[in-house]
Amino acid sequence: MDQATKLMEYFSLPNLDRKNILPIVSATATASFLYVTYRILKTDQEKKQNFKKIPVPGSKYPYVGHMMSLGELPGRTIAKWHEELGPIINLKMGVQNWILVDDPVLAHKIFVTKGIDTSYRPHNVYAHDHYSFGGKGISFSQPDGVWKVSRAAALSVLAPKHIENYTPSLERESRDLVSRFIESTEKDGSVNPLKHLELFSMNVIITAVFSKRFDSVEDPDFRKLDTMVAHVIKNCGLENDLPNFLPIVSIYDYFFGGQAEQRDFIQNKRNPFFRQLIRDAAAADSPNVIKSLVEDGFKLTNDETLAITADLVAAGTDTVSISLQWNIAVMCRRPDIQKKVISEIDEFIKSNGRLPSFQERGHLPYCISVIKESMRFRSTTSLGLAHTTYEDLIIDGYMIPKNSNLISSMDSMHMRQDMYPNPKKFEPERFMNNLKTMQSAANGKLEERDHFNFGWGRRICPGIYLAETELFLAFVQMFARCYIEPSTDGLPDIDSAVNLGVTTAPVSYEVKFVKRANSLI
Ligand code: HEM
Repeated sequence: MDQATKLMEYFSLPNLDRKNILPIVSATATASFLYVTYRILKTDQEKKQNFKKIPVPGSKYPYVGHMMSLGELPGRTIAKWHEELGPIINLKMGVQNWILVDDPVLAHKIFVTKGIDTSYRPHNVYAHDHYSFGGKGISFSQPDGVWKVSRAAALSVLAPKHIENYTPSLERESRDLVSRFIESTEKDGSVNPLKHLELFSMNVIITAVFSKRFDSVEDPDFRKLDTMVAHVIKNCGLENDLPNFLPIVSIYDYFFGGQAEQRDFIQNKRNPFFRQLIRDAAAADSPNVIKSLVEDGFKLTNDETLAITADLVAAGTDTVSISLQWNIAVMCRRPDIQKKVISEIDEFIKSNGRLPSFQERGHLPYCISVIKESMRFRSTTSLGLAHTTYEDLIIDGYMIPKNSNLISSMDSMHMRQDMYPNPKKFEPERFMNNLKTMQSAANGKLEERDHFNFGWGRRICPGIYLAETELFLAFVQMFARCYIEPSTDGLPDIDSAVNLGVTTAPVSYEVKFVKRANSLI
């Protein structure tokens, strides 16, 4: 949604006489104006020193800065600004200062080399005040004691040895996903993969976390949880945090606007639902994260446990399903690539009489390259998750002021000609020399990174191994059993996109999953 429209939504005060609020608003506006003026003067002083200038794109307005210039797809607008202005740019978002980087070498220096100083999360009103009980859990806590324990807990339960316990469930979910695709195509002529993919990735994560799964996209509890995930993804989107950009918004927003709705949603819908899931999981017979947390000796309060599990569900559902949505859309347009993928999968089945496990992925280099290329070609998140720093930093001759939001411009980074020759072409072959798991590439040397979708440094995604196992198993299952063909509406549109907040999805589309007559399984 356009920033101007969002702003107007925040300003709607249905039951309040606007005359009463005017003096408060005016006082806040004056204070905010003085604060912004102070920030501008301070930045000017900094410029006088001999640091390299960080370019500021031209299209900014008083007080709101670039907020109105980001457009529907901020990642793409920012990519254009990088093209014009270089690898590092500076945006003013109301009172916030954003530093965006699209050069992996510079990003590595900021997020990894200076990781101790740059692993903080900027304050997001929804994420901090409502969603995470004031900064508990993993994704939005600060890198102190709480985060260390929560992250250690997540790394422990998402470690390969734990994920391998969930392999039967992962295989079952992939099989079910493709069966639903085929059945829906046979019944209705074509299918929109979106909800089926969300059910797939949600079932994987909630089986692991709570020993629970949903049978169908019609299940009311699936719909509830799906809405909860969409709520987080939307409200944690960087550019949706209006009260933090414009302090003027926050006063009455707290009582009447977006925050009142957010608080109510978290307290009265999300929390009771998750508390019940946690109670059921503790009593379940099968292994799950809730039980592992206790068995592995993590001493967490109820709120901490809830915050961690909410993070795992939110971070692990939409990201995986959107990566697969892009993958399917692209593959539908490339029957030539489908043929090569199918031939590689069939070769494996002929020799082994079954589909490969994730551990046997080395036998399918082309499939791995297609999955990686799909994530490069269309980034799952356009701007990752922002970091911040509490210190002024000098990196590569640039002076990065403290409290800036530090953001890696994923869309732009993945389209760099110097890293990915012919970046606008979908060319899986570019990854044939880098078949490492995404997890080891992401955690290894900069030169060996394949793509940057999982973020950086101490905050790098702890779910990479699970994510790539899911992507691999769903991918081989699809092409072992189907061809993907366009629906009567034509080919999926892969040039447009929809900004969902944190993630960027393709525009809704339908395709056909046509059962392969010569399938070997
Ligand atoms: C294709 C799938 C996925 C993508 C593209 C993705 C991407 C990301 C990104 C960009 C970050 C922020 C990193 C940073 O701050 O630099 C992140 C953090 C995180 N991810 Fe993932 N993720 C995926 C799947 C998963 C899965 C399956 C899980 C677990 C179930 C997960 C759990 C988390 C958590 C808990 C964090 C917060 C880490 C922290 O703040 O310390 N993610 N992810």
